Amino acid sequence: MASSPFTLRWGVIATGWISQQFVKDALLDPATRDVHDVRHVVAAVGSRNVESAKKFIEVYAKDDSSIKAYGTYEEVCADPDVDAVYIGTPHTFHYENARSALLNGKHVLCEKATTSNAAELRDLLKLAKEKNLFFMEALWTRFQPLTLEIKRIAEDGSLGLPVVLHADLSSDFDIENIPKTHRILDPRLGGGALLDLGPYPVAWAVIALYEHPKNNKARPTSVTGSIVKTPLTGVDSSTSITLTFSETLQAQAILSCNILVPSPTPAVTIRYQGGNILIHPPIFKPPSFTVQYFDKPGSGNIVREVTQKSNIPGGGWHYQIDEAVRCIRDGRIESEIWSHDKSLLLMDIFDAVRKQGGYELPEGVEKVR
Ligand SMILES: NC(=O)C1=CN([C@@H]2O[C@H](COP(=O)(O)OP(=O)(O)OC[C@H]3O[C@@H](n4cnc5c(N)ncnc54)[C@H](OP(=O)(O)O)[C@@H]3O)[C@@H](O)[C@H]2O)C=CC1
Ligand SMILES: O=C1OC[C@@H](O)[C@H](O)[C@H]1O
Repeated sequence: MASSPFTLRWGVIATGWISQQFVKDALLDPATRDVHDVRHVVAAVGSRNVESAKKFIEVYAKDDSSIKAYGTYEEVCADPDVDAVYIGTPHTFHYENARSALLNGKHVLCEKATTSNAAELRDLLKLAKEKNLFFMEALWTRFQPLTLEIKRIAEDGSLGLPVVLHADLSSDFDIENIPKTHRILDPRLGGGALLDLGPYPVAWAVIALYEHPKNNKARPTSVTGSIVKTPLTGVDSSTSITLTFSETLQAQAILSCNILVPSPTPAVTIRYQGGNILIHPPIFKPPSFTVQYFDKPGSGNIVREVTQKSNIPGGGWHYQIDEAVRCIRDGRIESEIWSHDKSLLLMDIFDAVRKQGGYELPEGVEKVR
């Protein structure tokens, strides 16, 4: 007889959009995705306003009376019935929320961008190691079955080595008509395209280039960035990044994100010696991808095209939640799939691009520098 699933008790910090998606997916029956070894329980929800926490439980957790509603985030972190904390606040609060969770002995799954800067993340990772606690950035795209399939094809040798990757994530946030206090516009909340949308194009560069077996996790040899700032609040409305991998691969990633217009189709193109992989938007949860094979390396003459579509239950965030729980069950402090070095690479890239683009967060926002 199969053993019973390992059950983890989550505490949820914040009741905004992404926390709602997190709870819906965490409470989805794992059997719908053929998962039988782990199970998720929501033990507590914290909001700046206890009424929001109660309403959240009513709407997203069937008003389950066993779930505690708190009017502060600190109470979630201190609750002895919570094993791990999920952080769904705006980027610039992640550091203090994650630190509070770790100091209270809780494992952490933290939304992207993990922190305001790389120094904050290094500080958190040091603390997690000292306390032997699990910490992971919620880079959900990396765990989706379609991504795993793209990675399998990209590394099976049939396309040869990667040469150039283009990736974009953009969306019209109607910035002229939303409040300047909206998290996408407010510099105190780390507003702008880079920290909100940038993690995804950079993640595709990590998946296809940084993780490529020939690259073997060599960091890019150069990172260049350029920023257009909106006069509305000074956050970046449009950003481009070039990453060069010349130590092991001879490859480049050309990445972009903006908060003005939608992404093109395909939104990721990975060009190999022997063909292309085209990934359709949105790149955080691609609905499909197409592989084009050339008759011979470098010819550009497409002789075969294969398209695969995604068909997953729920919202697709549950795959990363399952991974976090498996790691915690197995006593690991990081996931091998989206490991600490990758989150750090992202934050180092964002720091470099913000510096080159002249986008400074307001005084006091970065808690560690
Ligand atoms: N992985 C993914 O697919 C996605 C990830 N994200 C990430 O999640 C985070 C939150 O985004 P999202 O849920 O869309 O944002 P929302 O604005 O919908 O929610 C953020 C929540 O954070 C809390 N909060 C605490 N302090 C503040 C503050 N000063 N201003 C505003 N909210 C505050 C609030 O919860 P309360 O009132 O309960 O305290 C609020 O509801 C971001 O870091 C973003 O990058 C966002 C969307 C998708
Ligand atoms: O993670 C995200 O993915 C979808 C976007 O619309 C959102 O702003 C971002 O935070």
